[in-house]
Amino acid sequence: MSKERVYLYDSTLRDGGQTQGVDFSVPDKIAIARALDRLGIDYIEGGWPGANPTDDAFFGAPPKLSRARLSAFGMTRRPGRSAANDPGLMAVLNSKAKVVCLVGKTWDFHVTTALNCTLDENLEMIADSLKLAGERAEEVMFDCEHFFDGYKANPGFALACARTAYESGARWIVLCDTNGGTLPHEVEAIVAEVAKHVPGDRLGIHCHNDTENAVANSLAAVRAGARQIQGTLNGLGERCGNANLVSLIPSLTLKMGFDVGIGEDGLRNLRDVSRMLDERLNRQPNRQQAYVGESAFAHKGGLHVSAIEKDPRSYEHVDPSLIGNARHVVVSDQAGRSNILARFREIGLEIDPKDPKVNSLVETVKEREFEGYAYDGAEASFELLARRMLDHVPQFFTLQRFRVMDERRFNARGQLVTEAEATVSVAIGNAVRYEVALGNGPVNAFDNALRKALVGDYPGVEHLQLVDYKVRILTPNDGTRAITRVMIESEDADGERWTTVGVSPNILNASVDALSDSITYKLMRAGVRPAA
Ligand SMILES: CC(=O)SCCNC(=O)CCNC(=O)[C@H](O)C(C)(C)COP(=O)(O)OP(=O)(O)OC[C@H]1O[C@@H](n2cnc3c(N)ncnc32)[C@H](O)[C@@H]1OP(=O)(O)O
Ligand SMILES: CC(=O)C(=O)O
Repeated sequence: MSKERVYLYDSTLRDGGQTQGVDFSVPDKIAIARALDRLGIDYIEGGWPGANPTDDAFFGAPPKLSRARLSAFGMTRRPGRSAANDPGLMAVLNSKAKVVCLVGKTWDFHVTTALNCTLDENLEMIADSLKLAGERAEEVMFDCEHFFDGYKANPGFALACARTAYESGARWIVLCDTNGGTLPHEVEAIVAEVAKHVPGDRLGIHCHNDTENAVANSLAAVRAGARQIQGTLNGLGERCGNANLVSLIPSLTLKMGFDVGIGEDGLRNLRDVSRMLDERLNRQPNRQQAYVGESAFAHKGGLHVSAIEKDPRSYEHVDPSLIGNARHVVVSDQAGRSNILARFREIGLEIDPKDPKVNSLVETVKEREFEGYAYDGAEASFELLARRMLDHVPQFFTLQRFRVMDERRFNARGQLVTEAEATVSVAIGNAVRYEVALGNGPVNAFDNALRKALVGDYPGVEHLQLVDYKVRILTPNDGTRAITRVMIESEDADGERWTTVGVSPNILNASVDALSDSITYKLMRAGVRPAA
């Protein structure tokens, strides 16, 4: 039996562009639209023609899409003028987009307060605008703004707006929880009522996430009969965001048995598409993002790992590979032998499970975590620790000594200047290198001096970049004597990333340990031979 279809409407480029801190360029929009098209999304809302030069440029030369339909967003005509004489509406209709989505008021309070017109005129604005849009575009839809608040306040008027849109030719009547305050049981009940007046296969849902329920509300609407879902990649959107399509898609397909048109290949692409958006926005991916996050199938508790070793279904709600993700075992003070052994397999370290060194490594990890190390976030440092205890890590260099001078002064123009100078003495094979370097702070100066000392023997260190540097005070009651933990994330020229950790009452010393681990890890992974 064929599966029932739910249509996906992506609003990343429109509502997602209303996210604070997000400012798409035209190339961003084009790249995201192409990725959504490859994923198999039915509709891509490109923006609002006439609202800003970026959206005009995008619609002026839209990307060629092979599967998705490009939609132009806009609003109904303003009160007191005809649709054909409304420049805002005409800019949307002149965009030549084949699909047009118009938003209109459906909450009586908004009509009288924001539009300052009568309820009847609002119904005429909806009818006139949609009819004109129907003459210009192949497909027209209507976003019922504030539908759920409107329905609670005046169900007759909210329904009249939805019916007017339906009778004026809208293919989809999309019920919007614009303020995001409606809960799933309310959405399900209200959509079921609306489906008595507008057929369910003409109803869509557009939810905001102000109570963290946008995904649940969208699923509730589908349960009540709606067959189009509007959402965004990674839940971007105004205020707290929109329904996250990256979470909705697997739930609709894997758990509710719907066909959303993207097939198994699309589903396996989901994680990559989610990452692509983070890359474009220069954002760290959310580790805990449902289905696609790095931690979504990461197992930390010893009991969990012991059971997933026997059967992954014991602690996984779906097979991670279905959405392009992977199982991952982390090591920490919550770990038992199973975590350590599973991690060894992941990093390709062979060891007899009965080897007493396994137990001593578990103990060492627990002791070091008690001192402040955090190996669940610093897997490169864990690998070095494990290999040092069980196997072998080449001694690429030995940091014999370093000194850092940190200066803060006012220059001749009276401007505040901070500068640091580091000297390092490093043994490499039989040679000792002594280098001096400047930096804008002590860690930067040390990093520059160490790399200067190493680069002759190990040219690869030049391409190593620090992409994140986090300091955490572990004993805050000790004031400036507190123990600090430094976590450093590094990246090489191929884009591979790894994290290392250092702990010390001296913040510079903690940074030096994390940095040294980072360089050693990179050289070891690259199979570099230690200089003689
Ligand atoms: C629920 C949503 O998220 S809808 C999408 C919201 N997105 C955006 O607003 C982003 C793009 N918007 C814009 O660039 C601008 O707001 C524009 C170009 C659309 C309009 O700009 P301006 O003409 O300067 O108007 P401004 O934004 O100040 O106010 C909106 C006007 O539209 C009216 N309006 C609001 N909704 C509707 C509607 N559905 N139909 C007709 N008029 C409407 C408001 O009453 C207000 O009219 P007023 O100026 O007479 O008070
Ligand atoms: C249309 C829209 O973005 C909303 O009502 O939330």
